[in-house]
Amino acid sequence: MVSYYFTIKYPDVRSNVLGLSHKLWLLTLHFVLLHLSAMFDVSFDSIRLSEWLALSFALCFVLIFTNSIYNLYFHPLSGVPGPFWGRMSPIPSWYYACRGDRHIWLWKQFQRYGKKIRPDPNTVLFCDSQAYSDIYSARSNVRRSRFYEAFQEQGRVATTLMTIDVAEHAVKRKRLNACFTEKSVRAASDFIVKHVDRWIDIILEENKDTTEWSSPVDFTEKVDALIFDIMGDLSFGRSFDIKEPGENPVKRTPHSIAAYLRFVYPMLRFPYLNLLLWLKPRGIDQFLSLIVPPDAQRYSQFVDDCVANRIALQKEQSTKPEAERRQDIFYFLAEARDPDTGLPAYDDSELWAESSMLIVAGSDTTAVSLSGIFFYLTGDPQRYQKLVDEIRSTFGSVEEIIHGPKLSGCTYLRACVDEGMRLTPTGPSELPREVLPGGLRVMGEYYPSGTIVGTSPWVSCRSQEVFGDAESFRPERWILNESAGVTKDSIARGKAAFRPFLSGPTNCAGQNLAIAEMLITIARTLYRLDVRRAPGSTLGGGSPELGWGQNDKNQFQLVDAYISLRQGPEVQFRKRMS
Ligand code: HEM
Repeated sequence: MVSYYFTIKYPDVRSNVLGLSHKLWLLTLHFVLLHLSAMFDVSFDSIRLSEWLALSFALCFVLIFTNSIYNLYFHPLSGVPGPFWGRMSPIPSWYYACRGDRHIWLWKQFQRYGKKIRPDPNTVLFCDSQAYSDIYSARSNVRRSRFYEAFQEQGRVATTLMTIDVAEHAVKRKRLNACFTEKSVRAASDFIVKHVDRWIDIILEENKDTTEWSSPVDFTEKVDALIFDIMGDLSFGRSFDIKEPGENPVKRTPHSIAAYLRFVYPMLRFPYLNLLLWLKPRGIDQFLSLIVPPDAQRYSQFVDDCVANRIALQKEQSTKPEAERRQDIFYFLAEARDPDTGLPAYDDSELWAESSMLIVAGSDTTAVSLSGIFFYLTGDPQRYQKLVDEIRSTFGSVEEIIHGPKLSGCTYLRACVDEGMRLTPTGPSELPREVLPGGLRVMGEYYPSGTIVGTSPWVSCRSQEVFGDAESFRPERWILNESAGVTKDSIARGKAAFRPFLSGPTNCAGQNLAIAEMLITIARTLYRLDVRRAPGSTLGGGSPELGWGQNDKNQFQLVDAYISLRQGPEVQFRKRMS
């Protein structure tokens, strides 16, 4: 009964069969079984262990069977098309989440069933721009699903990203927005420039400053090191120094976070998530902390130390004039004031939580996007050259490449960023939203409270209907050119299907910073270095062994772990030749 109780997540969705609520229905079943045992005069005391086991097995079978029949034929979402096993049970969707290719599985289902699918009994996903705004806009009657609560560490404050209550999230978000103003992005861009320059210096030093091509390197490893160092410096006031030559104890941080995401993702999509969340304060968190990969534990200790030091520094420099203080994101968090009371917006535990969350929210996402952009650029020498020409002709020296109108005015650069991000979503599966009491209309159809809804960026961004040659890397599709068929309408249609930072109240708080970071990194790198794909390398691309949807070597492949994980491309650098 306990497990049954926790599978009853959403009474409205699992509403009724023949007028009885689902709960009542199963209670009735239970009662009937008891009644039958009485009819046949079976005394429970006289049943042996093996018979108990057989009875339990039979009961489980009856429960699973009736539940499956219910999901297929009597569930309020039973009219929504989707894969047979997925409509019947949440296990297939979970299985693909464990494998890391759930986005590919979803894509396949959309090819088969059209614009909406039911990949598991309580979920409906869409591939349609109208559905997107019905679900994610400010007026949508939804909240983040409990998926986000599973991230929450016991005893820690809930961060903005993990807060599911709509009103509570709005309060937190208002405070967080104060840390991502134009002023703070400008201040952060100084840190970004410093790290990017050092990163390029190291690449040149490793290549002995020659104009020969370097040995091939995995761009993902390189760019992870850069972005984590930037985010460590911005969030905790201390660079991880991953990009620096030599060993250091936190060098494996990006791997630790990737390992942690792979470890935790199957739990976020666990079919009996409510049971898992119920168990969290009842010992499961302690148990999980024992089996968390050791790298992830070391990282957590490092974060604790950094935040403690950064809080101390913040207090120490509070008497200094503003211009002399260290103006990183942490500074803006610590200085933020509650708009209503005027008091500090965050206490120490909230500062800890928000700044650690920013590492995950800001590092992997930006690094994945850069890996994708460089994968497609190095796979297309003509477009690569067009971008290099734009950068080298716009700026007279590398020092000119800073956050500002000249950099954001590089239209081809911006188009390459957008196009690379379209083909490389930072989270390929849906960001799940739960319909609240009162229901939600999506594409004109009503969905009851408790339904999980969403759109998958991997699927929407590969829509043939919207993009035509959806799998081609063609930055030109984002630059108005009526004679080439790129109209205001076609751009608007593309933008409506491609929302890398999400839209609505839970959209990315750091998107301006992320764009600044990517533009500076790409422009400074291509100003000072030539980059090419290592001859013959296909690292990061698809291959026939990966199967349906993943066999094209020209498509950058992602592992779905909430945030995308990836490898490649394998590239070579040299000092710029022209
Ligand atoms: C290319 C880079 C990035 C992309 C594509 C991206 C995308 C996203 C997306 C899709 C979400 C919604 C997540 C969800 O609801 O599950 C999100 C949330 C968020 N992102 Fe980003 N992000 C990027 C970089 C950054 C950076 C650099 C920062 C800050 C340093 C940041 C901070 C946040 C925060 C704080 C949230 C939570 C917002 C909220 O809950 O209201 N992101 N991001």
